[in-house]
Amino acid sequence: MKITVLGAGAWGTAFGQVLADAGNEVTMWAIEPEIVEGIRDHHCNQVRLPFIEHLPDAMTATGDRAEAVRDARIVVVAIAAQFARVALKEFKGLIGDDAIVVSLMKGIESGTNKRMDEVVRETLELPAERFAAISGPNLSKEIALRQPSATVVGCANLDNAKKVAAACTTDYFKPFVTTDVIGLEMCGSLKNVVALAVGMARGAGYGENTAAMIETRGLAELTALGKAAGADPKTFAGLAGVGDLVATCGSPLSRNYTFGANLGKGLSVEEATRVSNGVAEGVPTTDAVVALGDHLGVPTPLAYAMSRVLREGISCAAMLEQLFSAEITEE
Ligand SMILES: NC(=O)C1=CN([C@@H]2O[C@H](COP(=O)(O)OP(=O)(O)OC[C@H]3O[C@@H](n4cnc5c(N)ncnc54)[C@H](OP(=O)(O)O)[C@@H]3O)[C@@H](O)[C@H]2O)C=CC1
Ligand SMILES: O=C(CO)COP(=O)(O)O
Repeated sequence: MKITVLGAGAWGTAFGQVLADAGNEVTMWAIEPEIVEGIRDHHCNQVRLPFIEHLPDAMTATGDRAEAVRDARIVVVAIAAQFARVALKEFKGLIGDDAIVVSLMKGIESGTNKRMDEVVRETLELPAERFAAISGPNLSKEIALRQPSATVVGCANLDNAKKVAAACTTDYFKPFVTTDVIGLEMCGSLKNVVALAVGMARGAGYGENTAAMIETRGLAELTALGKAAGADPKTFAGLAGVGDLVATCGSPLSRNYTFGANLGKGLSVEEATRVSNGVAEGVPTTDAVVALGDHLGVPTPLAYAMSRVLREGISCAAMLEQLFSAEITEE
């Protein structure tokens, strides 16, 4: 089956390799000619996954939008979340009427505070049954090295979720399915904010107790917000919830964790952005989470504290103080 991946970043490229390993013909679409030529002519992506010497022969690339999505049965979107809308507008009318569009993105759009399922469906005028989200503990570099991993594919139509899952099943990559698209979107986006805070605490020199405190309170916050947005609470206890939180908050391979760690070591937001090796989605998503919390009437102390770090440069100690109110409450 022909599958197209829009965006040849670290995860887009690693996921393209998963799809090729699963037996599909994979076309990567990227803007940068250097990346297109690298994948198409030399089977490598020196910019985003330089340590993979030879991407599968079943992977090619193009910079031409119409050629990229022509005859694709599945179109995977792996673009930095804040640019998804502007990038996808150019694909409207080009994608086949029966193609399923899959989002790998983990972020909330600034300004509109919309999840990626909303942004993708709105931009492409896509019915719910033709949209799927993939979210789970999926650090791209580990998957690029074909280390065993699992994920969750969510679609309002379970048969379509299964189709997507079948298309990306390999001996090292195991997808589960769900209809809880909102839950997957909320888990994937909000855990990045938690990873920023944990990274910051680690960078500032704090230990396991502090990390566990942020992760657990962060999970409570993202579960409450997710439930208010219409997600199934069970999703937060699964791979896309606890699973991704553990992976992202515990690994220097995570850009969000690393961004936070650099803040904790004393770098400014500008400096941490400059040295980030790829997009740290939690940064623009933090304020969107605060706004969503306000809109849904759900307190978001962690996102609020991280927002003050990013906007005002408050210290790690001050950020942690903000997590709890002065009164004694039940957990
Ligand atoms: N890396 C990971 O481990 C995982 C990432 N994700 C999520 O997947 C998404 C993509 O991540 P990842 O591939 O790692 O990110 P990268 O930072 O490696 O790449 C970002 C991608 O977005 C593209 N992009 C940025 N701006 C535009 C634009 N205006 N138009 C078109 N394309 C654009 C970039 O293209 P260009 O190179 O041309 O700038 C690049 O392909 C993110 O939402 C992330 O949270 C989810 C799971 C795991
Ligand atoms: O989502 C991820 C792992 O599941 C990757 O996290 P980062 O975007 O922080 O690298």
